[in-house]
Order: sequence, then C-alpha cells, then structure tokens
Amino acid sequence: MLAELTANAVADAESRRAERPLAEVESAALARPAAIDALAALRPAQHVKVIAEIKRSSPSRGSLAAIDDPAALARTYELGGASAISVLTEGRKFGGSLADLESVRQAVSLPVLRKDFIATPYQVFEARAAGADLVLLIVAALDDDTLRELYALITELGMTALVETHSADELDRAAQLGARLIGVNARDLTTFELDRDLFGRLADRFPEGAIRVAESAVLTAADVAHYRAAGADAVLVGEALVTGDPISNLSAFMAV
Ligand SMILES: O=C(O)c1ccccc1NCC(=O)[C@H](O)[C@H](O)COP(=O)(O)O
Repeated sequence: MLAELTANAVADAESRRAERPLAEVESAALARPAAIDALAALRPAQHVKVIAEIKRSSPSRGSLAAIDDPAALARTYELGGASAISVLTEGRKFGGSLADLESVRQAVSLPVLRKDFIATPYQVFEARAAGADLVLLIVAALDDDTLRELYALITELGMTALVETHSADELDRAAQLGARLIGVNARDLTTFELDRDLFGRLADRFPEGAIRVAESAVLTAADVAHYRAAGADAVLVGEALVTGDPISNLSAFMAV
C-alpha cells in the first residue's frame, strides 16, 4: 500500500509538472518569505504539543469529514492551542490538495506541514511554494540516497523535515540523517493496524535532542497520556479532531 500511495503521489506530481515546470515552482519556492521555525514551535514543554491535522478521508477509515473550509478549521485549531497544522495534500485517498495547504497557510501563523507521500525534489519545491514550513519524509518509502537528498533540500529551503519511522532500523536511519524532528507512526502503512505501544518500544532509540512525535491513534486524552508517559513531546492527531469537537479535544489533550 505504501509503495502504491507513493507511486500515485509521484505520478500526480508529474502531471502537475507538465503544467507547471520545475523551474517555475522552484522560483515560486525561493520567492516565499522565510519558513516559520517549526522546531521552536514544537520545542518540548510542560504540556504535550499537538500537531492538528486536516484530514477528510483515509485508506483505513474511508470518509471522515467533509471539511469544506480547511482554512476555517485551521483557525479553530490555532484558537484551540495547536502548535502546528498538518495538511494532507494527497488527493486520491485523502481528498486533500495543495490548494488546501495554500488556504491554511494564509489563515494561520502556525507552522504548516505538507503531509503527503514525498519522493521527489519537485514535491518539496511545491510544498515550499504553497507555503509549507514542514515536509513529511516517510523513511519506509525512500532509499537512503533519496532520503538524504530530500532531507538536504528541505533544510536548504529553510523548512523542517518531520521524519516518520515505524521500526528501530528506520529510527536509526532518521538519526543518521541528523533529523531533529522524528515521528513514530502507530499505524502500519501496509496493514493499517494500530499499535499504540510502538512509540514506547522505540522511545530509547531517538537521538539525543530530537523532538519526539507520536503519530496516529490518538482518540482520547488517555491515549495522549499513554504517549506522554512513554516520552512523546508532541502528538499528531487527525481523526479525533475532524470527527469530534476540536476545541474541547485540543484542550483535553493539552491538559495531559
Ligand atoms: O490514515 C490512514 O489510513 C493512512 C493510511 C496509509 C498511510 C497513511 C495514513 N494516514 C496518515 C497519517 O499518518 C495520519 O493521518 C496521522 O498520523 C493522523 O492519524 P489519526 O489521528 O489516527 O487520524
């Protein structure tokens, strides 16, 4: 499934590239004002930081929420105390787009993550051109050379990579990159099974000083407490926020 999602995302980017060549997207990326410092926004604090996601649908859960106005939802997340906004820009399975990211960028002053299946420099330039401050890199989807190349480009463009892992081996690869923001995703991207204990099993393996993000499977404050007790500095939450009351959920999550 991950290979298919990534191949589709790359194919869709190639279609966009036929309309908007690399040189044009690169100039638009370089012309943007400086990216917001996501590492500062997500710095470990007394309370757990929340990266709040704009998520309409997903392969594992189908349709979740209509979200006609992603900018309005992002403003609600900001009001509720989120530290960053994640925008799923994949169109086929998640119903997202770069237009969503652009509208969210204009609506909030928080750092904005492009959450997608990124495997080419073109997609990274697109992210910056649309106003992203963070870009997701899924270690399992990338060989070492591509991972290094994309990580370096994200950094050169002044953005922060959220490097997503699912195993000790992938965490070691993230550490070798020098990644400062590392996630462990509880969702197996092939079987979609959720394992809230995976983060805890890998917590000792994070490199010193990296910000530790627990991704997926937060439905209640107890789930946040579980991740917090295992050492998470931040949680990335989609479903619970788009299907429930975002303000009261954010407040409950940050009270942990
Ligand atoms: O959510 C899915 O079904 C999914 C399937 C395959 C690849 C990625 C997928 N989701 C992306 C995410 O990582 C989550 O949207 C994010 O961590 C939030 O998860 P949740 O709070 O459980 O909605």
